[in-house]
Amino acid sequence: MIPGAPIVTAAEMRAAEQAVFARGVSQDELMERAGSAVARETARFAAGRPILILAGPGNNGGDAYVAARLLRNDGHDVSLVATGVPAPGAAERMHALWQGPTSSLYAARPRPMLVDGLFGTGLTRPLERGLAAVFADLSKQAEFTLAIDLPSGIDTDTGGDLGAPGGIDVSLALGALKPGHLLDAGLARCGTVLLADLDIPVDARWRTIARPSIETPSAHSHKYSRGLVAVIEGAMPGAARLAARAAMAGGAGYVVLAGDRPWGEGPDALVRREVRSAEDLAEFLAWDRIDAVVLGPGLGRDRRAEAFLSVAFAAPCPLILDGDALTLLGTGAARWLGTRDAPTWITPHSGEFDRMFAGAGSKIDRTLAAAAETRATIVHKGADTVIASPKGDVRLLAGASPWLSTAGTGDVLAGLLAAQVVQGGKGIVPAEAAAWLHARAAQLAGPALIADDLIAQLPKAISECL
Ligand SMILES: NC(=O)C1=CN([C@@H]2O[C@H](COP(=O)(O)OP(=O)(O)OC[C@H]3O[C@@H](n4cnc5c(N)ncnc54)[C@H](OP(=O)(O)O)[C@@H]3O)[C@@H](O)[C@H]2O)[C@@H](O)CC1
Ligand SMILES: [K+]
Repeated sequence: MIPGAPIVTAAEMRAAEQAVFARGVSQDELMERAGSAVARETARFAAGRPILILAGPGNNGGDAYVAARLLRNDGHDVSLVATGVPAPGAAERMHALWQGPTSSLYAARPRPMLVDGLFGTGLTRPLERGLAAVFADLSKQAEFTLAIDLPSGIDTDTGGDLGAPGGIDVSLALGALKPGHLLDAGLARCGTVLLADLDIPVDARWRTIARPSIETPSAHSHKYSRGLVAVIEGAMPGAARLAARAAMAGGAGYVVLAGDRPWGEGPDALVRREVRSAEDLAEFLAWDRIDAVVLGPGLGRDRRAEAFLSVAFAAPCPLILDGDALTLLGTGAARWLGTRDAPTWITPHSGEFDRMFAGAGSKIDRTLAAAAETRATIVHKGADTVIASPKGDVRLLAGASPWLSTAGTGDVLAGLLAAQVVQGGKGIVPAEAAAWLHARAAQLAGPALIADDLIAQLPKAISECL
């Protein structure tokens, strides 16, 4: 995934394009830029093999005509399939400049290199069935498929499946990434996403996550200045211990595990505090040294868990809620969370999120709406992790290790997030840092990882951010 890259919707991309036109750049000039980028990447991947280019009726097709012309002028063996009547304007003019062999879709013969310029950000509905079948067949028979901007049949704004085939090797995002490159079906269908810089300024509050910058403790730092995390234990103490150990390895100065479970093996640096009841918890959380509380990993869903949740809610310090705490909140999440004065982060996976929030639209839209409603920063986990703040900022993490789909990795994320929060992070910043470190630790741990392995890799991941 390209780090820190802007992500814009189809409408935002069109607006950015209009702003470039207003500065005096012609539509043809912009299309030449796009087509040149496509030609360059196609030549690189074709490596001398014959090329088949599919050109649709809109500007995605316009880019395809430009690329076809440039590649042919450079001596490549190019044939082109034209579908639909080119739209008036640049697409029509680029179509007129194409002098090479052209066939209809249904007469097209497969070639080793396929370029998909059927539809891009202007796709408004599912691909017609016959077209989808031919496209899928040509792609299957090609040795390499490159999609211009997005694969035809991926919804630009949601990543939804509108009939795109599998097996696309590379998508060349034009000007900026779109949500469709990272979300839902788009995540799997786009292949490797490359970004072509077309010199179109975009003002994006949505970005892919980037490596955080972490400060080395100063000579004057001490355990309290580096932040105290309290992790509350519940019915499954292993989960809270994972969160606590992740908070320690994530850089918190002092971590307390509060609960009443028998103490297992170390680590000895983890401080225990006996908390048997909600009253005990209230007394403990009144300690003004506490900089953040983690509640939810392995909490359970019984009366005691509910009482603990109420107490933690009333605590005046930052709160990180995960797992069972989110299930307990359920549809009351917005009502409850909105009443807290101190900052809150919640880290639901999609099952937990769906139990808490209704709403329509893309995963980004839904997460943003939930963040606004709850006034909490939300890390909506999954193969496509969407982080959204109540202020409207979004960070996206796609393509993290699939080996993360194992018990306990979410508990590690919650503890790691708490460690970033107590080191002074606000809003989306600690969430982005935690998500990056978590994904990087998974990469370092390699295949068949277990949650404990992530913790072991955190110091190494952190060392890359200093
Ligand atoms: N923005 C930028 O900065 C730049 C953008 N550039 C390029 O422009 C692309 C966007 O171009 P675009 O807006 O013309 O839309 P595009 O994707 O070609 O499709 C629209 C056409 O398809 C049609 N249509 C839609 N769905 C359909 C369906 N299911 N089945 C059949 N038809 C369907 C629709 O017709 P209608 O909906 O009216 O029937 C219309 O005719 C963008 O992805 C990038 O490649 C670069 O050139 C320069 C920089
Ligand atoms: K395309």
